[in-house]
Amino acid sequence: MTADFVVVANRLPVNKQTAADGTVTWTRAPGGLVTALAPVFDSQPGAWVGWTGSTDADDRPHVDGIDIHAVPLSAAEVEDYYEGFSNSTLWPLYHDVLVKPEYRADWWDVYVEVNRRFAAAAAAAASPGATVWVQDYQLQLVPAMLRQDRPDLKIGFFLHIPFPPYELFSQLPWRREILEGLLGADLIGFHLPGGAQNFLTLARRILGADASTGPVGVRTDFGTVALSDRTVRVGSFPISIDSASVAAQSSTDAVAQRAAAIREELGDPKTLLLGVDRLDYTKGIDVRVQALQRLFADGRLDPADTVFVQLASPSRENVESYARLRDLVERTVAHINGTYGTAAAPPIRYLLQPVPRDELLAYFVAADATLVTPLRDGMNLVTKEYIACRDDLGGALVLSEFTGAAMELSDAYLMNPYDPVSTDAAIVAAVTDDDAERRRRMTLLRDQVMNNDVDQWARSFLQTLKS
Ligand SMILES: O=P(O)(O)OC[C@H]1O[C@H](O[C@H]2O[C@H](CO)[C@@H](O)[C@H](O)[C@H]2O)[C@H](O)[C@@H](O)[C@@H]1O
Ligand SMILES: Cc1cn([C@@H]2O[C@H](COP(=O)(O)OP(=O)(O)O)[C@@H](O)[C@H]2O)c(=O)[nH]c1=O
Repeated sequence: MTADFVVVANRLPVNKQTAADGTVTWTRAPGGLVTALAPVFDSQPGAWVGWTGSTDADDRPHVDGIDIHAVPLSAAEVEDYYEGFSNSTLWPLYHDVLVKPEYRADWWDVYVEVNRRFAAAAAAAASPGATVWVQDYQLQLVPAMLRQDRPDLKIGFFLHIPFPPYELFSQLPWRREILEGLLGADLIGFHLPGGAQNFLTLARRILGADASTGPVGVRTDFGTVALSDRTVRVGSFPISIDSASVAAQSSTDAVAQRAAAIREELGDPKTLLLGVDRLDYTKGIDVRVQALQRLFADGRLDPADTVFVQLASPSRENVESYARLRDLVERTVAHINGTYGTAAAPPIRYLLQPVPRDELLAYFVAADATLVTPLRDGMNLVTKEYIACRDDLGGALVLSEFTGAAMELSDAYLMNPYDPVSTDAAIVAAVTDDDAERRRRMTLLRDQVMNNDVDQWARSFLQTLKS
């Protein structure tokens, strides 16, 4: 069976978990890409081409309402394409070189090979004239490969992570190939105008392409790259969440009761701080725990009546830079608890496990402030989920200027994660400002999140692609 609408993403919206007794369960896949794309299928039927997250070729996951096309990956391909080129070359390069990217030709060869397999699977899943929406940095060669095979398709590409400037991107030995791969699309989308602008500059400087030079707007004023036979449009489409549904799910009695129970289990602290992230070095988990250490040390926060809960979902555990971060975070947490806690009441509670949706919403409702302190982040949907959960106008958001979300959420307590003074001041203000100020900010943040949801993101991208 083929479909008129096909999403192609590295991940399917499921994750395989095998218990010690061999029982297999499929849970929701980690990360914001799946959070954002799953609701897109509520308004239109279609197919999703992607990897199951396991190396078992026989896996056939089922998801209600979506025609799933699983792309198998061997263990060696996961190592070279996913952990290697995608997450040890592109991920650090696109996130400001926070760790040194590794450039290895053997990884690149497998990246090309796996992109070819995704392109073939997408071509097989798409009806004549279908719209195919390719997602993210793992699949940047798919648009050109797919166009070669299926020139009848409308092809869109969206990048979920930052797109770097010339000075960083040009390190990549395969920079021409990546840009040419992306230019196979009819429309290339980024979260922020800055990413779109970087792409246009790179197309001009590296490929010598005829790329527009005017400013790109949010969902408007698209840039263009004129090729010999067609024109590619380039735009900014900030992603969001299913705001109304998150708000509704978080305002049930069950969530309210669980939120109250969480506070009680934590010893009813005066201030409950929260962090929710994949355990990734881009997220600045180390930045916030080091800030708490300083604030406990200088007495600006009292460890006796403050609890910080960090929910950390394990991520890319075979990549060394992730293991190093885990080590650093765990050592710092242990040091702070050892120094400022008591046996009965450590000020930091750290969970290294994925947290189910309902439990997560209860934490958002319970928290007095959520700390979102990335060194660089494409968008950060946790931010928007926290805001959507606070229809009581309680809570406060500490937000790094280096997230995509900061562009739209300037009423948060903004901070520069590279500046300890700014970081500490934002946390202190978020917990000590009076209720009126905190409510004023939360009202403005909610206006933004409730009026700009994921449906608007998908609709604006797909309408632009079709127009
Ligand atoms: O698939 P994984 O390797 O487990 O990683 C999870 C996802 O992480 C990244 O998410 C990004 O997309 C979010 C939604 O646009 C955005 O808010 C966030 O800032 C990004 O980091 C990655 O881009 C996805 O491909 C992964 O599935
Ligand atoms: C830790 C954790 C997270 N989630 C959900 O995952 C996504 C995360 O999206 P975001 O854009 O903030 O960042 P990345 O895509 O990971 O880079 C968000 O929807 C969280 O609610 C979760 O369900 N369970 C968890 O433990």
